[in-house]
Amino acid sequence: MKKKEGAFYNFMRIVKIFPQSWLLYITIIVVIILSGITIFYSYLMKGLIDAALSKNLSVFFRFLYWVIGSIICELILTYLKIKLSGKYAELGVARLRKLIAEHLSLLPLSKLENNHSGDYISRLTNDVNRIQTFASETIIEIIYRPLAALGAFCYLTFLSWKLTLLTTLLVPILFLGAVILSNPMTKYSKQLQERLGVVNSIVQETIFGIEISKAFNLKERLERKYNSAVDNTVKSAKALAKRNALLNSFSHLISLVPFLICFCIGGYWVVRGEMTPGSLIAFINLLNHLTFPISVLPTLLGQVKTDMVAAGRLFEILDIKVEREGGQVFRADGKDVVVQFNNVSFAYEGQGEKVLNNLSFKINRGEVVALVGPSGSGKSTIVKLLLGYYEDFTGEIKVFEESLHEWNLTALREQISFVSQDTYLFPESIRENINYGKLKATFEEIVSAAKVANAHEFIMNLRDGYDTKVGELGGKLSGGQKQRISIARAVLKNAPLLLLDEPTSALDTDSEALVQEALDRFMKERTVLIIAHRLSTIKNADRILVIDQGRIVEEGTHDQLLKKGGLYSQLYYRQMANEEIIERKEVM
Ligand SMILES: Nc1ncnc2c1ncn2[C@@H]1O[C@H](COP(=O)(O)OP(=O)(O)OP(=O)(O)O)[C@@H](O)[C@H]1O
Repeated sequence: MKKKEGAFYNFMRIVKIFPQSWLLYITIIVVIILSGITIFYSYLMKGLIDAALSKNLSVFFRFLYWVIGSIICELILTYLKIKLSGKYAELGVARLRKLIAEHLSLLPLSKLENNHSGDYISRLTNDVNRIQTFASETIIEIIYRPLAALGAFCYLTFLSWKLTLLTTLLVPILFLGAVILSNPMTKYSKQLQERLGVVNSIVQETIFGIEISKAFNLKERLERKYNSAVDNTVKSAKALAKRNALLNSFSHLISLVPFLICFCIGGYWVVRGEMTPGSLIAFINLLNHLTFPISVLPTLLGQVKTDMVAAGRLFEILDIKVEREGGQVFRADGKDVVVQFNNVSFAYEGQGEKVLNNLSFKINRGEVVALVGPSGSGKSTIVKLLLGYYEDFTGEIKVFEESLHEWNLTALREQISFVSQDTYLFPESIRENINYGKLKATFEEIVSAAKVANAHEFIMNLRDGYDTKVGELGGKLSGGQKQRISIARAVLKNAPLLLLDEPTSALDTDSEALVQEALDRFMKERTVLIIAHRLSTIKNADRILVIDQGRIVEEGTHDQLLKKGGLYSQLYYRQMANEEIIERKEVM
Protein backbone atom coordinates (compact mmCIF):
# COMPACT_ATOMS: atom_id res chain seq x y z
CA MET A 1 0.00 0.00 0.00
CA LYS A 2 1.16 3.53 -0.75
CA LYS A 3 2.24 5.33 2.39
CA LYS A 4 1.60 8.99 3.15
CA GLU A 5 3.72 10.34 5.99
CA GLY A 6 3.17 13.32 8.26
CA ALA A 7 1.43 13.44 11.63
CA PHE A 8 -0.01 16.89 10.93
CA TYR A 9 -1.36 15.83 7.53
CA ASN A 10 -3.07 12.83 9.15
CA PHE A 11 -4.39 14.97 12.01
CA MET A 12 -5.99 17.43 9.56
CA ARG A 13 -7.57 14.56 7.64
CA ILE A 14 -9.12 13.21 10.82
CA VAL A 15 -10.59 16.61 11.67
CA LYS A 16 -11.99 16.85 8.12
CA ILE A 17 -13.55 13.39 8.22
CA PHE A 18 -15.06 13.68 11.69
CA PRO A 19 -18.57 15.20 11.50
CA GLN A 20 -20.06 17.80 13.86
CA SER A 21 -16.83 19.78 14.35
CA TRP A 22 -18.82 22.18 16.54
CA LEU A 23 -18.55 19.58 19.31
CA LEU A 24 -14.79 19.91 19.11
CA TYR A 25 -14.91 23.71 18.98
CA ILE A 26 -17.18 23.91 22.06
CA THR A 27 -14.90 21.44 23.85
CA ILE A 28 -11.93 23.69 23.05
CA ILE A 29 -13.80 26.72 24.49
CA VAL A 30 -14.63 24.69 27.60
CA VAL A 31 -10.99 23.69 27.87
CA ILE A 32 -9.86 27.34 27.60
CA ILE A 33 -12.25 28.31 30.43
CA LEU A 34 -10.99 25.36 32.50
CA SER A 35 -7.38 26.54 32.03
CA GLY A 36 -8.50 30.01 33.19
CA ILE A 37 -10.14 28.52 36.29
CA THR A 38 -6.91 26.68 37.11
CA ILE A 39 -5.00 29.97 37.13
CA PHE A 40 -7.83 31.66 39.02
CA TYR A 41 -7.41 29.08 41.82
CA SER A 42 -3.86 30.27 42.41
CA TYR A 43 -5.06 33.85 42.64
CA LEU A 44 -7.75 32.77 45.13
CA MET A 45 -5.24 30.76 47.13
CA LYS A 46 -2.90 33.75 47.42
CA GLY A 47 -5.86 35.90 48.56
CA LEU A 48 -7.04 33.28 51.08
CA ILE A 49 -3.63 32.82 52.68
CA ASP A 50 -2.82 36.52 52.80
CA ALA A 51 -6.32 37.26 54.28
CA ALA A 52 -5.87 34.49 56.86
CA LEU A 53 -2.42 35.78 57.83
CA SER A 54 -3.75 39.34 58.21
CA LYS A 55 -6.82 37.92 60.10
CA ASN A 56 -9.26 39.72 57.77
CA LEU A 57 -12.30 37.37 58.01
CA SER A 58 -14.65 39.20 55.61
CA VAL A 59 -12.02 39.13 52.82
CA PHE A 60 -11.22 35.52 53.74
CA PHE A 61 -14.91 34.48 53.31
CA ARG A 62 -15.23 36.44 50.06
CA PHE A 63 -12.32 34.42 48.65
CA LEU A 64 -13.81 31.21 50.06
CA TYR A 65 -17.14 31.81 48.22
CA TRP A 66 -15.20 32.32 45.02
CA VAL A 67 -13.32 29.07 45.62
CA ILE A 68 -16.61 27.17 46.09
CA GLY A 69 -18.10 28.83 42.99
CA SER A 70 -15.02 27.94 40.94
CA ILE A 71 -15.12 24.32 42.09
CA ILE A 72 -18.78 24.01 41.00
CA CYS A 73 -17.92 25.62 37.65
CA GLU A 74 -14.95 23.30 37.19
CA LEU A 75 -17.08 20.24 37.92
CA ILE A 76 -19.74 21.24 35.39
CA LEU A 77 -17.17 22.14 32.73
CA THR A 78 -15.17 18.94 33.25
CA TYR A 79 -18.39 16.94 32.82
CA LEU A 80 -19.13 18.88 29.61
CA LYS A 81 -15.56 18.42 28.34
CA ILE A 82 -15.70 14.62 28.71
CA LYS A 83 -19.25 14.35 27.37
CA LEU A 84 -18.66 16.50 24.29
CA SER A 85 -15.26 15.05 23.40
CA GLY A 86 -16.64 11.53 23.89
CA LYS A 87 -19.56 12.26 21.56
CA TYR A 88 -17.23 13.85 19.01
CA ALA A 89 -15.00 10.74 19.07
CA GLU A 90 -17.94 8.29 18.88
CA LEU A 91 -19.55 10.04 15.90
CA GLY A 92 -16.21 10.50 14.16
CA VAL A 93 -15.07 6.93 14.60
CA ALA A 94 -18.46 5.63 13.42
CA ARG A 95 -18.07 7.76 10.27
CA LEU A 96 -14.49 6.56 9.78
CA ARG A 97 -15.59 2.91 10.14
CA LYS A 98 -18.41 3.38 7.62
CA LEU A 99 -16.13 5.19 5.18
CA ILE A 100 -13.52 2.46 5.31
CA ALA A 101 -16.08 -0.35 5.03
CA GLU A 102 -17.69 1.37 2.03
CA HIS A 103 -14.31 2.02 0.47
CA LEU A 104 -13.25 -1.60 0.94
CA SER A 105 -16.37 -2.78 -0.89
CA LEU A 106 -15.55 -0.47 -3.81
CA LEU A 107 -11.92 -1.51 -4.16
CA PRO A 108 -10.85 -3.42 -7.24
CA LEU A 109 -10.18 -7.10 -6.59
CA SER A 110 -6.60 -6.64 -7.73
CA LYS A 111 -5.93 -4.24 -4.82
CA LEU A 112 -7.69 -6.36 -2.22
CA GLU A 113 -5.59 -9.36 -3.20
CA ASN A 114 -2.39 -7.51 -2.21
CA ASN A 115 -3.16 -7.59 1.51
CA HIS A 116 -4.23 -10.34 3.89
CA SER A 117 -7.76 -9.76 5.16
CA GLY A 118 -6.38 -10.17 8.73
CA ASP A 119 -4.35 -7.02 8.15
CA TYR A 120 -7.50 -5.11 7.14
CA ILE A 121 -9.28 -6.41 10.25
CA SER A 122 -6.35 -5.27 12.39
CA ARG A 123 -6.57 -1.80 10.89
CA LEU A 124 -10.33 -1.66 11.42
CA THR A 125 -10.01 -2.69 15.08
CA ASN A 126 -6.62 -1.79 16.64
CA ASP A 127 -5.99 1.32 14.56
CA VAL A 128 -9.57 2.60 14.79
CA ASN A 129 -9.49 2.12 18.59
CA ARG A 130 -6.36 4.28 18.75
CA ILE A 131 -8.11 7.02 16.78
CA GLN A 132 -11.04 6.83 19.20
CA THR A 133 -8.73 7.41 22.19
CA PHE A 134 -7.00 10.18 20.28
CA ALA A 135 -10.25 11.99 19.46
CA SER A 136 -11.79 11.59 22.91
CA GLU A 137 -8.72 12.26 25.09
CA THR A 138 -5.39 13.09 23.45
CA ILE A 139 -6.67 15.85 21.16
CA ILE A 140 -8.15 17.73 24.15
CA GLU A 141 -5.12 17.15 26.33
CA ILE A 142 -2.78 18.44 23.64
CA ILE A 143 -4.80 21.69 23.53
CA TYR A 144 -5.49 21.94 27.26
CA ARG A 145 -1.98 21.35 28.61
CA PRO A 146 -0.10 24.07 26.65
CA LEU A 147 -2.94 26.53 27.36
CA ALA A 148 -2.79 25.79 31.08
CA ALA A 149 1.00 26.14 30.99
CA LEU A 150 0.78 29.47 29.14
CA GLY A 151 -1.80 30.87 31.60
CA ALA A 152 0.29 29.74 34.55
CA PHE A 153 3.42 31.26 33.03
CA CYS A 154 1.69 34.65 32.58
CA TYR A 155 0.43 34.72 36.16
CA LEU A 156 3.75 33.51 37.54
CA THR A 157 5.51 36.35 35.71
CA PHE A 158 2.98 38.73 37.26
CA LEU A 159 3.71 37.34 40.76
CA SER A 160 7.49 37.40 40.39
CA TRP A 161 9.12 37.68 37.00
CA LYS A 162 12.55 37.13 38.51
CA LEU A 163 11.61 33.84 40.18
CA THR A 164 9.71 32.74 37.05
CA LEU A 165 12.77 33.37 34.90
CA LEU A 166 15.09 31.53 37.27
CA THR A 167 12.82 28.52 37.75
CA THR A 168 11.92 28.02 34.10
CA LEU A 169 15.36 28.69 32.62
CA LEU A 170 16.18 25.00 32.14
CA VAL A 171 12.70 23.90 31.00
CA PRO A 172 13.13 24.56 27.22
CA ILE A 173 16.39 22.59 27.14
CA LEU A 174 14.85 19.67 29.05
CA PHE A 175 11.75 19.82 26.83
CA LEU A 176 13.87 19.67 23.70
CA GLY A 177 15.63 16.62 25.11
CA ALA A 178 12.26 14.94 25.70
CA VAL A 179 11.12 15.67 22.15
CA ILE A 180 14.30 14.09 20.79
CA LEU A 181 13.70 11.09 23.06
CA SER A 182 10.15 10.68 21.68
CA ASN A 183 11.30 10.62 18.03
CA PRO A 184 11.78 6.85 17.55
CA MET A 185 8.25 6.21 18.85
CA THR A 186 6.74 6.60 15.37
CA LYS A 187 8.97 3.81 14.09
CA TYR A 188 8.26 1.48 17.03
CA SER A 189 4.55 2.13 16.88
CA LYS A 190 4.40 1.49 13.12
CA GLN A 191 6.28 -1.76 13.64
CA LEU A 192 3.95 -2.81 16.45
CA GLN A 193 0.79 -2.10 14.42
CA GLU A 194 2.13 -4.03 11.43
CA ARG A 195 3.08 -6.98 13.62
CA LEU A 196 -0.37 -6.97 15.23
CA GLY A 197 -1.76 -7.18 11.69
CA VAL A 198 0.31 -10.34 11.12
CA VAL A 199 -1.01 -11.85 14.38
CA ASN A 200 -4.58 -11.18 13.24
CA SER A 201 -3.89 -12.82 9.89
CA ILE A 202 -2.62 -15.97 11.61
CA VAL A 203 -5.66 -16.05 13.91
CA GLN A 204 -7.82 -15.90 10.80
CA GLU A 205 -5.82 -18.65 9.10
CA THR A 206 -6.22 -20.80 12.22
CA ILE A 207 -9.99 -20.34 12.26
CA PHE A 208 -10.65 -20.73 8.52
CA GLY A 209 -8.14 -23.50 8.07
CA ILE A 210 -9.14 -25.43 11.19
CA GLU A 211 -10.27 -28.48 9.22
CA ILE A 212 -7.06 -28.78 7.20
CA SER A 213 -4.97 -27.99 10.25
CA LYS A 214 -6.59 -30.89 12.13
CA ALA A 215 -6.45 -33.28 9.18
CA PHE A 216 -2.76 -32.60 8.56
CA ASN A 217 -1.83 -32.25 12.24
CA LEU A 218 -0.64 -28.70 11.66
CA LYS A 219 -1.53 -27.56 15.17
CA GLU A 220 2.09 -27.37 16.28
CA ARG A 221 3.26 -25.62 13.14
CA LEU A 222 0.48 -23.03 13.40
CA GLU A 223 1.17 -22.63 17.10
CA ARG A 224 4.85 -22.02 16.38
CA LYS A 225 3.96 -19.48 13.68
CA TYR A 226 1.49 -17.75 15.99
CA ASN A 227 3.87 -17.73 18.95
CA SER A 228 6.67 -16.29 16.86
CA ALA A 229 4.33 -13.54 15.54
CA VAL A 230 3.18 -12.77 19.10
CA ASP A 231 6.81 -12.73 20.28
CA ASN A 232 7.56 -10.20 17.55
CA THR A 233 4.75 -7.94 18.76
CA VAL A 234 6.13 -8.29 22.31
CA LYS A 235 9.56 -7.16 21.03
CA SER A 236 8.02 -4.07 19.42
CA ALA A 237 5.79 -3.39 22.42
CA LYS A 238 8.82 -3.72 24.73
CA ALA A 239 10.83 -1.24 22.66
CA LEU A 240 7.86 1.14 22.73
CA ALA A 241 7.34 0.68 26.49
CA LYS A 242 11.07 1.20 27.15
CA ARG A 243 11.04 4.45 25.22
CA ASN A 244 7.84 5.47 26.98
CA ALA A 245 9.37 4.78 30.41
CA LEU A 246 12.45 6.81 29.47
CA LEU A 247 10.24 9.64 28.31
CA ASN A 248 8.15 9.53 31.48
CA SER A 249 11.24 9.69 33.72
CA PHE A 250 12.59 12.58 31.70
CA SER A 251 9.20 14.29 31.91
CA HIS A 252 9.37 13.90 35.68
CA LEU A 253 12.73 15.63 35.67
CA ILE A 254 11.17 18.56 33.78
CA SER A 255 8.62 18.97 36.56
CA LEU A 256 11.12 18.55 39.45
CA VAL A 257 13.92 20.92 38.44
CA PRO A 258 11.82 24.15 38.59
CA PHE A 259 10.49 23.17 42.07
CA LEU A 260 13.96 22.61 43.39
CA ILE A 261 15.05 26.04 42.17
CA CYS A 262 11.83 27.65 43.47
CA PHE A 263 12.16 26.14 46.98
CA CYS A 264 15.76 27.30 47.33
CA ILE A 265 15.46 30.82 45.93
CA GLY A 266 11.81 31.52 46.98
CA GLY A 267 12.43 30.30 50.56
CA TYR A 268 15.48 32.54 50.80
CA TRP A 269 13.45 35.56 49.61
CA VAL A 270 10.64 34.87 52.14
CA VAL A 271 13.21 34.71 54.94
CA ARG A 272 14.62 38.05 53.75
CA GLY A 273 11.08 39.49 53.54
CA GLU A 274 11.31 40.07 49.79
CA MET A 275 8.27 37.84 49.20
CA THR A 276 5.13 37.05 51.25
CA PRO A 277 4.51 33.39 52.29
CA GLY A 278 1.12 33.62 50.47
CA SER A 279 2.86 34.64 47.27
CA LEU A 280 5.37 31.79 47.60
CA ILE A 281 2.63 29.19 48.23
CA ALA A 282 0.59 30.59 45.30
CA PHE A 283 3.75 30.57 43.23
CA ILE A 284 4.53 26.95 44.09
CA ASN A 285 0.94 25.91 43.42
CA LEU A 286 0.97 27.72 40.12
CA LEU A 287 4.37 26.33 39.22
CA ASN A 288 2.74 22.95 39.40
CA HIS A 289 0.31 24.10 36.70
CA LEU A 290 3.23 25.17 34.57
CA THR A 291 5.55 22.21 35.04
CA PHE A 292 2.94 19.46 35.01
CA PRO A 293 1.55 20.30 31.53
CA ILE A 294 5.06 20.77 30.19
CA SER A 295 6.19 17.51 31.69
CA VAL A 296 3.29 15.54 30.17
CA LEU A 297 3.68 17.18 26.77
CA PRO A 298 6.52 14.92 25.53
CA THR A 299 4.52 11.82 26.53
CA LEU A 300 1.47 13.30 24.83
CA LEU A 301 3.58 14.03 21.78
CA GLY A 302 4.70 10.41 21.73
CA GLN A 303 1.04 9.38 22.04
CA VAL A 304 0.08 11.64 19.14
CA LYS A 305 2.85 10.16 17.03
CA THR A 306 1.66 6.59 17.64
CA ASP A 307 -1.98 7.60 17.07
CA MET A 308 -1.07 9.31 13.82
CA VAL A 309 0.69 6.15 12.66
CA ALA A 310 -2.64 4.37 13.17
CA ALA A 311 -4.42 7.15 11.25
CA GLY A 312 -1.86 6.82 8.44
CA ARG A 313 -2.58 3.09 8.18
CA LEU A 314 -6.31 3.80 7.87
CA PHE A 315 -5.72 6.50 5.26
CA GLU A 316 -3.61 4.05 3.27
CA ILE A 317 -6.84 2.09 2.73
CA LEU A 318 -8.87 5.21 1.93
CA ASP A 319 -6.19 6.29 -0.57
CA ILE A 320 -6.43 3.16 -2.71
CA LYS A 321 -8.25 4.05 -5.89
CA VAL A 322 -11.71 2.52 -6.06
CA GLU A 323 -13.15 0.70 -9.05
CA ARG A 324 -14.04 3.00 -11.86
CA GLU A 325 -17.47 4.60 -11.66
CA GLY A 326 -19.50 6.00 -14.51
CA GLY A 327 -19.75 4.27 -17.87
CA GLN A 328 -22.94 3.54 -19.74
CA VAL A 329 -25.93 1.39 -18.93
CA PHE A 330 -26.42 -0.64 -22.10
CA ARG A 331 -29.31 -2.95 -22.90
CA ALA A 332 -28.69 -6.67 -23.21
CA ASP A 333 -31.79 -7.63 -25.19
CA GLY A 334 -31.77 -7.76 -28.95
CA LYS A 335 -27.99 -8.36 -29.09
CA ASP A 336 -26.88 -11.44 -31.05
CA VAL A 337 -23.31 -11.59 -29.83
CA VAL A 338 -23.14 -11.87 -26.05
CA VAL A 339 -19.38 -12.17 -25.47
CA GLN A 340 -16.53 -11.29 -27.78
CA PHE A 341 -12.78 -11.38 -27.06
CA ASN A 342 -10.58 -9.80 -29.76
CA ASN A 343 -6.82 -10.40 -29.36
CA VAL A 344 -7.02 -10.09 -25.57
CA SER A 345 -3.75 -10.33 -23.64
CA PHE A 346 -3.51 -9.96 -19.87
CA ALA A 347 -0.98 -10.26 -17.05
CA TYR A 348 -1.74 -9.91 -13.33
CA GLU A 349 -0.26 -6.84 -11.64
CA GLY A 350 3.37 -7.38 -10.72
CA GLN A 351 3.55 -10.67 -12.67
CA GLY A 352 5.68 -10.46 -15.78
CA GLU A 353 4.21 -13.45 -17.57
CA LYS A 354 1.02 -13.08 -19.57
CA VAL A 355 -1.85 -15.29 -18.45
CA LEU A 356 -3.87 -14.66 -21.63
CA ASN A 357 -2.15 -14.37 -25.02
CA ASN A 358 -3.96 -12.82 -27.98
CA LEU A 359 -7.15 -14.63 -27.11
CA SER A 360 -10.07 -14.31 -29.54
CA PHE A 361 -13.46 -16.02 -29.36
CA LYS A 362 -17.16 -15.25 -29.57
CA ILE A 363 -20.30 -16.51 -27.82
CA ASN A 364 -23.65 -16.02 -29.55
CA ARG A 365 -26.99 -15.58 -27.83
CA GLY A 366 -28.35 -18.88 -26.50
CA GLU A 367 -25.08 -20.77 -26.91
CA VAL A 368 -23.55 -22.95 -24.20
CA VAL A 369 -19.79 -22.66 -24.50
CA ALA A 370 -17.39 -24.62 -22.31
CA LEU A 371 -13.84 -23.69 -21.43
CA VAL A 372 -11.54 -26.58 -20.70
CA GLY A 373 -7.80 -26.91 -20.33
CA PRO A 374 -5.00 -27.77 -17.94
CA SER A 375 -4.83 -26.18 -14.52
CA GLY A 376 -3.44 -22.64 -14.66
CA SER A 377 -4.20 -22.21 -18.35
CA GLY A 378 -6.23 -19.04 -17.72
CA LYS A 379 -9.88 -20.20 -17.68
CA SER A 380 -10.94 -18.45 -14.45
CA THR A 381 -9.06 -15.34 -15.56
CA ILE A 382 -11.38 -15.11 -18.59
CA VAL A 383 -14.40 -15.15 -16.27
CA LYS A 384 -12.84 -12.52 -13.98
CA LEU A 385 -12.20 -10.24 -16.96
CA LEU A 386 -15.82 -10.65 -18.08
CA LEU A 387 -17.00 -9.56 -14.63
CA GLY A 388 -14.88 -6.41 -14.98
CA TYR A 389 -12.60 -7.31 -12.04
CA TYR A 390 -9.48 -6.39 -14.02
CA GLU A 391 -9.48 -3.86 -16.81
CA ASP A 392 -5.80 -3.50 -17.63
CA PHE A 393 -5.88 -5.97 -20.55
CA THR A 394 -4.90 -5.22 -24.12
CA GLY A 395 -7.15 -5.99 -27.08
CA GLU A 396 -10.91 -5.70 -26.85
CA ILE A 397 -13.63 -7.39 -24.82
CA LYS A 398 -17.23 -6.82 -25.80
CA VAL A 399 -20.22 -7.85 -23.70
CA PHE A 400 -23.61 -7.64 -25.41
CA GLU A 401 -21.79 -5.97 -28.33
CA GLU A 402 -20.48 -3.07 -26.22
CA SER A 403 -16.88 -2.55 -25.13
CA LEU A 404 -16.31 -3.60 -21.52
CA HIS A 405 -14.47 -0.32 -20.88
CA GLU A 406 -17.64 1.58 -21.89
CA TRP A 407 -19.96 -0.37 -19.58
CA ASN A 408 -20.97 0.88 -16.19
CA LEU A 409 -19.61 -1.94 -14.00
CA THR A 410 -22.73 -2.26 -11.83
CA ALA A 411 -24.94 -2.42 -14.94
CA LEU A 412 -22.61 -4.98 -16.52
CA ARG A 413 -22.77 -7.24 -13.44
CA GLU A 414 -26.57 -6.90 -13.43
CA GLN A 415 -26.54 -8.81 -16.73
CA ILE A 416 -24.43 -11.66 -15.39
CA SER A 417 -25.27 -14.54 -13.04
CA PHE A 418 -22.14 -16.07 -11.59
CA VAL A 419 -21.66 -19.37 -9.81
CA SER A 420 -18.14 -20.06 -8.62
CA GLN A 421 -16.50 -23.17 -7.23
CA ASP A 422 -15.81 -21.44 -3.89
CA THR A 423 -19.31 -20.96 -2.57
CA TYR A 424 -19.52 -18.11 -0.14
CA LEU A 425 -22.66 -17.85 1.95
CA PHE A 426 -23.22 -14.82 4.15
CA PRO A 427 -23.71 -15.62 7.84
CA GLU A 428 -27.42 -14.91 7.56
CA SER A 429 -30.54 -16.97 6.82
CA ILE A 430 -30.85 -19.18 3.74
CA ARG A 431 -33.72 -16.97 2.57
CA GLU A 432 -31.50 -13.86 2.74
CA ASN A 433 -28.65 -15.64 0.98
CA ILE A 434 -30.89 -16.52 -1.98
CA ASN A 435 -32.51 -13.09 -1.81
CA TYR A 436 -29.19 -11.40 -2.65
CA GLY A 437 -29.76 -12.54 -6.24
CA LYS A 438 -32.68 -10.10 -6.52
CA LEU A 439 -33.29 -7.88 -3.54
CA LYS A 440 -36.91 -7.13 -4.45
CA ALA A 441 -37.91 -10.77 -4.90
CA THR A 442 -41.00 -12.13 -3.16
CA PHE A 443 -40.79 -15.24 -0.96
CA GLU A 444 -42.60 -17.22 -3.69
CA GLU A 445 -39.88 -16.25 -6.18
CA ILE A 446 -37.20 -17.33 -3.67
CA VAL A 447 -38.90 -20.70 -3.23
CA SER A 448 -39.27 -21.29 -6.96
CA ALA A 449 -35.59 -20.39 -7.51
CA ALA A 450 -34.66 -22.90 -4.79
CA LYS A 451 -36.82 -25.53 -6.55
CA VAL A 452 -35.00 -24.96 -9.86
CA ALA A 453 -31.71 -25.30 -7.97
CA ASN A 454 -32.76 -28.60 -6.38
CA ALA A 455 -32.44 -26.95 -2.97
CA HIS A 456 -36.07 -26.64 -1.82
CA GLU A 457 -36.36 -30.15 -0.47
CA PHE A 458 -33.30 -30.10 1.79
CA ILE A 459 -34.10 -26.56 2.96
CA MET A 460 -37.59 -27.68 4.04
CA ASN A 461 -36.04 -30.55 5.99
CA LEU A 462 -34.03 -28.09 8.11
CA ARG A 463 -35.65 -27.17 11.42
CA ASP A 464 -36.14 -23.50 10.54
CA GLY A 465 -36.54 -24.01 6.78
CA TYR A 466 -35.70 -20.89 4.80
CA ASP A 467 -35.04 -18.98 8.04
CA THR A 468 -32.20 -21.29 9.05
CA LYS A 469 -29.13 -19.23 9.80
CA VAL A 470 -26.22 -20.34 7.68
CA GLY A 471 -23.81 -18.88 10.23
CA GLU A 472 -25.25 -21.02 12.99
CA LEU A 473 -24.97 -24.11 10.84
CA GLY A 474 -21.44 -23.23 9.82
CA GLY A 475 -19.85 -26.30 8.31
CA LYS A 476 -23.01 -28.37 8.82
CA LEU A 477 -24.23 -27.61 5.27
CA SER A 478 -22.62 -29.95 2.78
CA GLY A 479 -20.63 -28.60 -0.16
CA GLY A 480 -23.43 -29.67 -2.52
CA GLN A 481 -26.11 -27.96 -0.39
CA LYS A 482 -24.12 -24.72 -0.26
CA GLN A 483 -23.56 -24.91 -4.01
CA ARG A 484 -27.30 -25.39 -4.64
CA ILE A 485 -28.09 -22.33 -2.49
CA SER A 486 -25.63 -20.32 -4.56
CA ILE A 487 -27.26 -21.65 -7.75
CA ALA A 488 -30.67 -20.60 -6.38
CA ARG A 489 -29.22 -17.12 -5.85
CA ALA A 490 -28.06 -17.05 -9.49
CA VAL A 491 -31.43 -18.46 -10.71
CA LEU A 492 -33.27 -15.70 -8.85
CA LYS A 493 -31.08 -13.10 -10.51
CA ASN A 494 -32.24 -14.41 -13.88
CA ALA A 495 -29.52 -12.57 -15.81
CA PRO A 496 -29.13 -13.24 -19.54
CA LEU A 497 -25.46 -14.33 -19.29
CA LEU A 498 -24.54 -17.17 -16.98
CA LEU A 499 -20.92 -17.74 -15.92
CA LEU A 500 -20.16 -21.02 -14.20
CA ASP A 501 -16.66 -21.54 -12.83
CA GLU A 502 -16.32 -25.25 -12.09
CA PRO A 503 -19.56 -25.35 -10.11
CA THR A 504 -19.40 -29.11 -9.47
CA SER A 505 -15.68 -29.74 -9.20
CA ALA A 506 -15.62 -29.84 -5.41
CA LEU A 507 -18.56 -32.22 -5.06
CA ASP A 508 -18.96 -35.95 -4.63
CA THR A 509 -20.81 -37.95 -7.29
CA ASP A 510 -24.25 -37.82 -5.59
CA SER A 511 -24.08 -34.09 -4.92
CA GLU A 512 -22.69 -33.49 -8.38
CA ALA A 513 -25.66 -35.29 -9.96
CA LEU A 514 -28.10 -33.07 -8.00
CA VAL A 515 -26.22 -29.87 -8.81
CA GLN A 516 -25.76 -30.87 -12.45
CA GLU A 517 -29.49 -31.56 -12.76
CA ALA A 518 -30.18 -28.10 -11.31
CA LEU A 519 -27.72 -26.51 -13.69
CA ASP A 520 -29.09 -28.29 -16.77
CA ARG A 521 -32.55 -26.94 -15.89
CA PHE A 522 -31.15 -23.47 -15.29
CA MET A 523 -28.98 -23.34 -18.41
CA LYS A 524 -31.89 -23.90 -20.76
CA GLU A 525 -32.46 -20.98 -23.16
CA ARG A 526 -29.62 -18.99 -21.66
CA THR A 527 -26.20 -17.91 -22.87
CA VAL A 528 -23.69 -19.83 -20.81
CA LEU A 529 -19.94 -19.85 -20.40
CA ILE A 530 -18.97 -22.82 -18.26
CA ILE A 531 -15.57 -23.86 -16.98
CA ALA A 532 -15.47 -27.57 -16.31
CA HIS A 533 -12.88 -29.96 -15.03
CA ARG A 534 -15.08 -33.04 -15.37
CA LEU A 535 -15.35 -33.19 -19.11
CA SER A 536 -18.28 -35.61 -18.93
CA THR A 537 -20.42 -32.70 -17.66
CA ILE A 538 -19.96 -30.58 -20.77
CA LYS A 539 -20.44 -33.21 -23.48
CA ASN A 540 -23.61 -31.45 -24.58
CA ALA A 541 -22.11 -27.96 -24.84
CA ASP A 542 -22.64 -26.28 -28.23
CA ARG A 543 -18.94 -25.51 -28.41
CA ILE A 544 -15.88 -26.36 -26.39
CA LEU A 545 -12.86 -24.06 -26.32
CA VAL A 546 -9.65 -25.76 -25.24
CA ILE A 547 -7.29 -23.32 -23.55
CA ASP A 548 -3.60 -23.89 -23.01
CA GLN A 549 -1.19 -21.22 -21.71
CA GLY A 550 -3.73 -18.47 -22.33
CA ARG A 551 -4.40 -19.46 -25.95
CA ILE A 552 -7.23 -21.33 -27.66
CA VAL A 553 -5.58 -24.42 -29.03
CA GLU A 554 -8.71 -26.32 -30.14
CA GLU A 555 -12.36 -25.57 -30.71
CA GLY A 556 -15.39 -27.69 -31.60
CA THR A 557 -18.06 -29.99 -30.22
CA HIS A 558 -17.23 -32.91 -27.94
CA ASP A 559 -17.40 -35.41 -30.84
CA GLN A 560 -15.39 -33.22 -33.20
CA LEU A 561 -12.65 -32.73 -30.62
CA LEU A 562 -12.46 -36.43 -29.78
CA LYS A 563 -12.11 -37.25 -33.47
CA LYS A 564 -9.34 -34.68 -33.77
CA GLY A 565 -7.24 -36.58 -31.23
CA GLY A 566 -5.60 -33.43 -29.78
CA LEU A 567 -5.29 -32.02 -26.23
CA TYR A 568 -9.03 -32.38 -25.51
CA SER A 569 -9.12 -36.07 -26.37
CA GLN A 570 -5.99 -36.65 -24.25
CA LEU A 571 -7.60 -34.87 -21.27
CA TYR A 572 -10.89 -36.72 -21.81
CA TYR A 573 -9.47 -40.25 -22.08
CA ARG A 574 -7.12 -39.64 -19.14
CA GLN A 575 -10.10 -38.60 -17.05
CA MET A 576 -12.19 -41.53 -18.19
CA ALA A 577 -9.39 -43.91 -17.29
CA ASN A 578 -9.04 -42.31 -13.82
CA GLU A 579 -12.77 -42.50 -13.18
CA GLU A 580 -12.81 -46.16 -14.24
CA ILE A 581 -10.00 -46.93 -11.81
CA ILE A 582 -11.89 -45.16 -9.04
CA GLU A 583 -15.12 -47.00 -9.90
CA ARG A 584 -13.32 -50.34 -9.93
CA LYS A 585 -11.77 -49.59 -6.55
CA GLU A 586 -15.19 -48.69 -5.15
CA VAL A 587 -16.71 -51.98 -6.43
CA MET A 588 -13.83 -53.97 -4.93
N1 LIG B 1 -4.89 -12.86 -8.55
C1 LIG B 1 -3.85 -13.38 -9.18
N2 LIG B 1 -2.65 -12.78 -9.12
C2 LIG B 1 -1.59 -13.30 -9.76
N3 LIG B 1 -1.62 -14.41 -10.51
C3 LIG B 1 -2.79 -15.06 -10.60
C4 LIG B 1 -3.97 -14.57 -9.95
N4 LIG B 1 -4.99 -15.41 -10.21
C5 LIG B 1 -4.47 -16.37 -11.01
N5 LIG B 1 -3.16 -16.17 -11.25
C6 LIG B 1 -2.27 -16.98 -12.09
O1 LIG B 1 -2.77 -16.93 -13.42
C7 LIG B 1 -2.67 -18.20 -14.05
C8 LIG B 1 -4.03 -18.61 -14.58
O2 LIG B 1 -4.90 -18.79 -13.48
P1 LIG B 1 -6.44 -19.19 -13.67
O3 LIG B 1 -7.04 -19.27 -12.33
O4 LIG B 1 -7.06 -18.33 -14.67
O5 LIG B 1 -6.25 -20.66 -14.29
P2 LIG B 1 -7.34 -21.80 -14.50
O6 LIG B 1 -7.14 -22.30 -15.86
O7 LIG B 1 -8.68 -21.33 -14.13
O8 LIG B 1 -6.80 -22.85 -13.45
P3 LIG B 1 -7.64 -23.97 -12.63
O9 LIG B 1 -8.21 -24.90 -13.65
O10 LIG B 1 -6.59 -24.64 -11.80
O11 LIG B 1 -8.66 -23.26 -11.82
C9 LIG B 1 -2.09 -19.14 -13.01
O12 LIG B 1 -0.71 -19.27 -13.27
C10 LIG B 1 -2.32 -18.43 -11.69
O13 LIG B 1 -1.26 -18.73 -10.80
